[in-house]
Amino acid sequence: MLSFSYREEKKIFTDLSLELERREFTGIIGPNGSGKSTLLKNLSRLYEPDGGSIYLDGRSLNRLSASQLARRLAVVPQEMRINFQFNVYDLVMMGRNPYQNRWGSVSEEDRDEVERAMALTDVRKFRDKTIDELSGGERQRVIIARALAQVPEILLLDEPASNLDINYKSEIFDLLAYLNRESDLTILVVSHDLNLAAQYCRRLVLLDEGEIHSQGSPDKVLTEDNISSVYETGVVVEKNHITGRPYVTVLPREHREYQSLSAAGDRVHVICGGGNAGNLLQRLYFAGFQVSCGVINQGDSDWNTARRFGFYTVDIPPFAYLDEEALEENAGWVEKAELVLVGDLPFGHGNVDNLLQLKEFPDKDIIMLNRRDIEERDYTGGQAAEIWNELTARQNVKTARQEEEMLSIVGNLLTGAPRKNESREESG
Ligand SMILES: Nc1ncnc2c1ncn2[C@@H]1O[C@H](COP(=O)(O)OP(=O)(O)OP(=O)(O)O)[C@@H](O)[C@H]1O
Repeated sequence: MLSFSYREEKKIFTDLSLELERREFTGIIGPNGSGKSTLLKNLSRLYEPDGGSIYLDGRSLNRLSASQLARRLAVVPQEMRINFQFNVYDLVMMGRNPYQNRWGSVSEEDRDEVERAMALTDVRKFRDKTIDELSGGERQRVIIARALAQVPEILLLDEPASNLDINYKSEIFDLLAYLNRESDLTILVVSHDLNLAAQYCRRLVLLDEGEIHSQGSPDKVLTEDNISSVYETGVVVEKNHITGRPYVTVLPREHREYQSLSAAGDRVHVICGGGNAGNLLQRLYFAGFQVSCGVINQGDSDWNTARRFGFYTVDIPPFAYLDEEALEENAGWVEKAELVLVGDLPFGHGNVDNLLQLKEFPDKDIIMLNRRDIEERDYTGGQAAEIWNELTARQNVKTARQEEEMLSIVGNLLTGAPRKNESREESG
């Protein structure tokens, strides 16, 4: 049960308890100021806890000498003060201090381990350069090399990839995964990059204001509820199709500007499918519209997005063709909506009736997205294009080349001229 506070200030942790298994690859995540670095500094004995103890293989950390600890545990800190006169080789060699006698005589083994650490982190080409001649990312790799030269059992890293470009980011994490697997290195890494952590760590610990909010496999920890409540922002979590791990997308706040369009929660019906409408649905969600979607196949990615936002979907089984029952239900939603938005989805014989049905609503305002011309996405042998062109010839049907334009037309229609219902009420 670890407790820690900075001087007289409020406690950062109170009774925090964390157990790490040997050979685990654990990520510590959490918002700024949640205590990730402070925890790492306690674990590496840089700071003394106010209460509680840290044990390594059942032995209190305090009972190890500095060099005993350094042979077992190495740290890659977030920021490091480095004497800029040292060259890369000398700096990595410092990782061998715990193995050297007080005169610092260098053994064959020291040299081998330094070469190995430099090779693993791809810094051999900088060996004679001084550290101030390197970029931030190159310097970071040298610091990791120094930690590896310690040949530790446990490696603690605080944001090791923050300065690295995407290539070296994944290379460093690949290296950590390799060392974890092949050299039985136990790894604890603080990361702000939730997706990187999800991809590489087998276990995550989510900190919130100095407490463990949740811990376990990335699937268990990276849920929309957990992240939204701790980071106080809207996110969508999907499965990364390549890695099978959770993938977090932060929903941009800028979309909330559309809230002004629709204070009353106007009803909008969206004809979509095929995965092109995700961004549009998200924007409508943030704008506060009451959205229905149809007719759409279950399992379609637009269907998934719509359901995630809690929109009503008129749906049919995967790959099924539209049927009378679904069309009838859809007609009810079109009827109720102030506006119908048609995405730029491909039309085939299975879904063209969505378009055909709109002809039954000559008074309905419709906005049709046309990023790709209808002819390019008409798989009905011309029927869809014919209906599309018939619809767009109507005065109350507008087309938009981009979603921005579509939303601006929505704004004009809903906030501009008096609504049909209102004028009807006035005239009645
Ligand atoms: N040296 C210090 N003296 C006093 N308070 C500190 C010190 N270092 C950190 N704190 C405070 O302790 C809390 C936890 O900080 P810590 O750096 O551990 O958070 P973190 O989760 O690593 O944050 P970040 O994601 O921003 O790196 C914060 O409120 C911070 O302001």
